[in-house]
Amino acid sequence: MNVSELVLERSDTIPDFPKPGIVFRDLTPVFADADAFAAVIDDLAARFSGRFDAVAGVEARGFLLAAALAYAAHKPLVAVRKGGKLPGDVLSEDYALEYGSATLEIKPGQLAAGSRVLVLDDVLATGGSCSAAARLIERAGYSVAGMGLVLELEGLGARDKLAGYDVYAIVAEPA
Ligand SMILES: O=P(O)(O)OC[C@H]1O[C@H](OP(=O)(O)OP(=O)(O)O)[C@H](O)[C@@H]1O
Ligand SMILES: Nc1ncnc2[nH]cnc12
Repeated sequence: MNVSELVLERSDTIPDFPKPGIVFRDLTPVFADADAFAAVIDDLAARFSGRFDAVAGVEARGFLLAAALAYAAHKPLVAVRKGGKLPGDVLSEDYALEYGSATLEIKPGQLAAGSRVLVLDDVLATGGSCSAAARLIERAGYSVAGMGLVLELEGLGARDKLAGYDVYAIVAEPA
């Protein structure tokens, strides 16, 4: 099986989670399969090879991808955390997602100015999380090298919100 087939084969679909009307795509079984997880990390690393100086993981599921890819590529890792979790000076961005709203935060000054940062997350839905992460990276004085996702839910407006960025999803399917 290729990486897209592995993702489709292993992922789960849960209707009405976390709220009625939301069809939740659960990728934790992909992470729980060593071959599928390795294929995902290798695919993202190859797609963006030579184009990034650091990776940023979006809390919480993006952390899993970012940590593995940072290690594999031997690049620094920046945590894009949910609001209120980071101590000291932080940059903060509010955003909306498919089932609510939230805040993401980043600690500035952790990377060299102008670093090319690859944003990683598991699912792209409305694009609110990736767009807020990109705003934080740019406000911190870095550039966005691209955005790497495992699964894109099409038709929720993410591509419009992220116009101008190099957005790559291993699998895309209708929301
Ligand atoms: O494109 P969007 O509409 O922003 O949706 C995608 C985001 O939603 C999910 O995270 P969630 O905020 O549910 O947090 P979690 O990873 O902590 O469960 C997912 O992991 C992405 O981060
Ligand atoms: N439908 C969905 N499934 C999984 N993660 C999501 N994040 C936002 N919408 C989602």
